[in-house]
Amino acid sequence: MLRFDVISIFGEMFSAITAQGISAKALDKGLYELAVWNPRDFTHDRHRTIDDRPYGGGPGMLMMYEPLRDTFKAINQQQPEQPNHTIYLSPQGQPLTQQRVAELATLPRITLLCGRYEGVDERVIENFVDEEIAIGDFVVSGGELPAMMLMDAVIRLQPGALGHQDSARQDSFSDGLLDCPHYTRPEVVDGKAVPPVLMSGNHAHIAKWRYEQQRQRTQARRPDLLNN
Ligand SMILES: Nc1nonc1C(=O)N1CCN(Cc2ccccn2)CC1
Repeated sequence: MLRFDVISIFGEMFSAITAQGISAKALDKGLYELAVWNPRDFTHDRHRTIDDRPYGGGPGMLMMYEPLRDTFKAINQQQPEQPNHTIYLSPQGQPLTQQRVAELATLPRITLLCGRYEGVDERVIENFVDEEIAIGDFVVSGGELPAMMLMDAVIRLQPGALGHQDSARQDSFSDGLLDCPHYTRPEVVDGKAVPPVLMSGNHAHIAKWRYEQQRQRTQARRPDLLNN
């Protein structure tokens, strides 16, 4: 079973994936397990300090090294026989792709470091992080939502996570093309009709039309994807 260890000072946020939807059902089915670790539990001062000002000056605060080091040590004492892969979510990371998600989905264990403030002491990354990943070229308030997006994408690929219907659809994405248009009842609404081919019952024609739509959309909206 896939195990996630998450380091975050806002662990309650992760109910967003454990309480509802495919990721909640997958948890209930035992397709993955999740442990959230708060670095504040690895501090020794009265104020449970985990951040401090940056050397050299500059705005904001950084997450300090020692509470994170001690959190990693506690995590790695769990199931030491299981190889662990530690990912730091940050704008400085490699952009996440479905191909990378598929590779991550084969790992038995993933640790996710969720930064807050202006990031973490660089020595944490040097000593404990295997891979930095960005979910996009924009900045959010912390690593928790990026971590949940990565986890959701990985969980969906666990065998048994998607019903047959969805998993078939999942395959249509794995060909690296954008999705085709989709329609449902009514057949005509506000003067707009469903493309006749979809009403034809001719499955070969429908499959051909859908693939052609995927290629046209990808060419028009994301030609960069066609070079892969
Ligand atoms: N884009 C993203 N893809 O993954 N994470 C993000 C993202 O925006 N964030 C917000 C800032 N956090 C803290 C931080 C600040 C500066 C340098 C490093 N870390 C990390 C997570």
